[in-house]
Amino acid sequence: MSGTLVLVRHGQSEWNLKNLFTGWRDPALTEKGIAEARTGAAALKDHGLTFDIAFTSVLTRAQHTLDLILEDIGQTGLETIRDEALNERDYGDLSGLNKDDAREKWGEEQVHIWRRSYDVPPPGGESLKDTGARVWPYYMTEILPRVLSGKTVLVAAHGNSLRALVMVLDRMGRDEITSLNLATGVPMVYRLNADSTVAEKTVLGDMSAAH
Ligand SMILES: O=C(O)[C@@H](CO)OP(=O)(O)O
Repeated sequence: MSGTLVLVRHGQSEWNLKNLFTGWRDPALTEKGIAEARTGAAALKDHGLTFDIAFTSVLTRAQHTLDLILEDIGQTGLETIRDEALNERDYGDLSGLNKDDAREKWGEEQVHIWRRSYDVPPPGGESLKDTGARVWPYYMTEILPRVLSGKTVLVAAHGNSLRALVMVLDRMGRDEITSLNLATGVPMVYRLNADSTVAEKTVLGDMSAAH
């Protein structure tokens, strides 16, 4: 057995609440989002998890989620690496548009394809595959080596940058990944084998409410 990797999606943001495509835009967490981060922290505490290093994106909602978690588990000041490789997928021209307005304009199916397909990018933005093209190398070079050295590593990031990682860790195919939605503030704990495969996955909360 090797180390432990914990992935957590940021809590609800102002734009999640307003139902807007967000991508690389930088809204703050809502009160609910703050509460979700704290619930995630409590679950980590219950499981006795403490961390050696944390990673997050350059976006406020993920950094704030990480700060809240570290505060609640008593690890404020933990070494943290911020990198835009972990940012949300770039939603391109859809950024800032209302998701229901987009469904009315382009149809339910097209919007679902842009949001959840593997390789169809939204206009001017990144597909999940494009997002993976920056997340996977970053994981391989910066995150995985630390886990394999026996460390416990926390990653606070975004719905789609984490879907790209979960796709690889859970060995999901391009069809399966279209139905994967990650809930906000719910930690996923991966214990990795020395060969980097997953020995055990535990979800600390309810993923079923995710959409
Ligand atoms: O708007 C976004 O950036 C993301 C995450 O909130 O939305 P979606 O669920 O459509 O991938």
